[in-house]
Amino acid sequence: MMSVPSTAISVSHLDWEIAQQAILSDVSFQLPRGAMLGVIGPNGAGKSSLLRCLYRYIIPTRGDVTLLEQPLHLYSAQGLALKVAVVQQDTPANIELTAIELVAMGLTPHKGLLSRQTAADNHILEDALIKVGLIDKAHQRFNALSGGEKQRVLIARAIVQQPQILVLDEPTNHLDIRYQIQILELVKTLGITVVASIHDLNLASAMCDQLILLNQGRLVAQGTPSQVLTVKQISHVFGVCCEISQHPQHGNPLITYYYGYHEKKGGNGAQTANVASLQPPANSLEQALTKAQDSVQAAGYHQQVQGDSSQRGGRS
Ligand SMILES: Nc1ncnc2c1ncn2[C@@H]1O[C@H](COP(=O)(O)OP(=O)(O)OP(=O)(O)O)[C@@H](O)[C@H]1O
Repeated sequence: MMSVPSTAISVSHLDWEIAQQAILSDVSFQLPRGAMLGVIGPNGAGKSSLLRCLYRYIIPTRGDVTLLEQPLHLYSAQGLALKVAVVQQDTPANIELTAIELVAMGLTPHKGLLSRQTAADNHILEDALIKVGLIDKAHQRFNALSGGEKQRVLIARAIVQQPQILVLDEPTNHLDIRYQIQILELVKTLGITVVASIHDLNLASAMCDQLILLNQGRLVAQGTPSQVLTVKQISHVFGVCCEISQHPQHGNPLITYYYGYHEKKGGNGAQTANVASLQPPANSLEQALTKAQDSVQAAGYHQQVQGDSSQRGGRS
């Protein structure tokens, strides 16, 4: 009997240089199968570059990437497409397909070139469009969809591909808050390994099992949201002033940002937030938290997630 690999992704001492500039430096991490990893960091930190190394869009200068315990360079193009689905940051332009035709492209790695689309295939396509809330736009031209709708179609295509690893480069970019939550919850329910670059740190905190924090191409922290999202790290890497409390529902870090503070140069030249110059009013956070807890309880918070019979708010 074949054993199922327990490590989905292993990245070891990865460097990527281009035009004599180091974009990624000595990045190493491992991700167990089935976990959801959030890649966070400021603009230009190297998040997309790292993700591109995982699906072989970029060949790193040094270091190794192993997926499902096989070195990445040993995969054939089709072999990789059977294991890894990708939703890139920018939606493709000038696509003359309808939404459902684009989603059908996700079936390609599983079918021969000449094989026909079956009734079972159609069911898979429609199911994926229902899951992303777009069944009513199935026959609309992809180009005529809104940015968020395009993003959801591309996520449906990735779902149809039935990958073991899903790589999402800023999947929530164009989505309103409802779909930000819903799409990440949806990919979580797939039970596969997910790597997503996410700018919203509170969303990353709520949704991800593990986080890696990149800064200037280097991995500066990795671990659970509680281990990575600390005031010190956020202040140091993003140069903002914040306070961390516990989210009233899921218990992971909840970041409250402060405004109007002044940045000052630290001793090592790094920008640090001048926390002392902006103290929140005493008890204000405690009051806000109590209020949030009360309203969560009052609302019952059991809105149905579309395309999934489970209830939101399950981590009580
Ligand atoms: N092909 C390339 N040629 C030259 N420089 C590049 C190339 N790709 C990326 N870079 C540079 O590498 C750095 C990291 O870019 P990357 O897109 O990985 O960052 P990011 O963390 O995803 O940023 P953002 O949050 O803004 O999307 C940037 O300074 C970018 O200009």
